[in-house]
Amino acid sequence: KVRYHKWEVKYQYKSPDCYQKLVITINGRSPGPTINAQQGDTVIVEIRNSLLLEDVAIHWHGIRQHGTPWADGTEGVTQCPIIPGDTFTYKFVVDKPGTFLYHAHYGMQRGAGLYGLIKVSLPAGESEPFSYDYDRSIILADWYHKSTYEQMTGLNSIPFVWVGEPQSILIQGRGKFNCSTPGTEADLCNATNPECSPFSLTVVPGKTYRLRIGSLTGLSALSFEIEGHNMTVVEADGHNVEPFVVQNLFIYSGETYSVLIKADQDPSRNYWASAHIVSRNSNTTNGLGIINYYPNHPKRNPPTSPLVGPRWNDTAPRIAQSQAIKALKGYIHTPPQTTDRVIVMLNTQNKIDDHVRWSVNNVSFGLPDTPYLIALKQNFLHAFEQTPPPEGYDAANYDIYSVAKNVNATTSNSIYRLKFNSTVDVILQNANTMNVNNSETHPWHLHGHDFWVLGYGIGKFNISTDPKKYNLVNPIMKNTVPVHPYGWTALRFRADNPGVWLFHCHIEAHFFQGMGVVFEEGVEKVGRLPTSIMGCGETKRFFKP
Ligand SMILES: O=C1O[C@H]([C@@H](O)CO)C(O)=C1O
Repeated sequence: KVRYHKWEVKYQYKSPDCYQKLVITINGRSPGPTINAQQGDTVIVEIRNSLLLEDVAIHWHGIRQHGTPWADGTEGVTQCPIIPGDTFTYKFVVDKPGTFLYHAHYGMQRGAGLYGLIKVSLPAGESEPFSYDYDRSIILADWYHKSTYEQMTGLNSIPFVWVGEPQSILIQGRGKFNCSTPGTEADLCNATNPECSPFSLTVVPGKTYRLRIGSLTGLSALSFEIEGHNMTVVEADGHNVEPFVVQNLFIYSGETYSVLIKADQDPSRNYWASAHIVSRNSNTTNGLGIINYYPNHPKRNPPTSPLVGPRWNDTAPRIAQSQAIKALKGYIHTPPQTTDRVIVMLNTQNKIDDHVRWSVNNVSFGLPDTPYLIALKQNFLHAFEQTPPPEGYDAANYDIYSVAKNVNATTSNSIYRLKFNSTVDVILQNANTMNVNNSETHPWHLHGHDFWVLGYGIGKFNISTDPKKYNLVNPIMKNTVPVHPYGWTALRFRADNPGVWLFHCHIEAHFFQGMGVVFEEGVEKVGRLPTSIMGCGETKRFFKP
């Protein structure tokens, strides 16, 4: 079946957290419409850019784009951006059931509210390996009052202006900023605006709900919980999980989970749902929603005080949850037992000419003017640097627990070229930032593939002993994975999808500051590129009369 959508993307005044700001909407909404499809369907989305002055591109997060690498929606990698007034059509097949996302992939535009969810169901007659009565979904996000343009300008300035902690956490596009915060224009902040009344999920007592949860925060790692209810984790990034029960779910930007919740508590009242920032010392108030037990009023506040959430700097339970996520028996994709190539990626915060940047192996990434996919297919080899990026760092002489002796890095737009169909391991190695005693959490997202998560560890990865501890039996496959503070995360994937694929930190500011790499594989197998992706960089001249 073909699922056709026609979207208009534009700025509108909205008050997602009671404070009026410009929000990028799709057909008037943020989050945008959910794409509902069945495995094997073709999704067609015709997008009109009505942003007046800004380009746009939309990435289909978790969709592998087999055979359609030009539809990945990554500006600078797989396409030229869609300019104001233009219409662009994405067409791709959803080949896997599960919960996926879509969002802007141009500058830091995602943070302006341009995102939504993709729900892919099983073919008719097939059923999930878990049961539930109703299927619901929410997107978690953080929200800033500074425009993405101001944020990007600050990050690019000398002295550096950090984006800071968000003003609110949004549950399904709704948050609550305290309008009496000093400096708040009273006429722009209205605590009773219906746009910022909390998200309410109505449940029928006794029924079981599959709640699909996606995070598209710009910065924050979150702990999500529902007062008085356990959650059974059954899906992660479109893969069935060996079920495990949590009281609070840690979720990083770019991840999706399905949890089962049974409405088995006292039905005479409502309950809080809460999203709390972890991993950063933030004083942003928790995002709050209401679990409404029918037939209570959906907006009636629970009689209890909202949940506080876990301590922000307690990493042990977060690592424990990461390690608990295993593929469900009967749904295990056994990984290749050996690898052809290991790339170690040291994650550091650096300085380049007094700009604060993030890098991999001391190389900070920048996008070229001509998207790689086009440059490679047209043989514009001067369009980006040809010296390959480093395969690792000088581990023997690098102390990951201290600020680097030399914080300077270089910048490059060169890419990793992978042998088609080879097996590639990536070791994400975390380290200290430029601040003493500080290491952050980075959620890494790979386009075009799911990878096996082979293991997590604390400290410096040991190439001779740690691989012996890999889970090669039932590792989960994911498209986004955290690397914890001072820790490492080991991934394996097959370079079997012809195209050019971004792999990057899903924190908006960090990717903007260079925290990413690009992989190419089998680009010679990619068919004729649609001319609609062209028009920028070297391809401008194609369109000259
Ligand atoms: O890139 C970043 O900069 C700040 C801080 O390190 C400097 O103010 C921060 O927390 C980041 O993640």
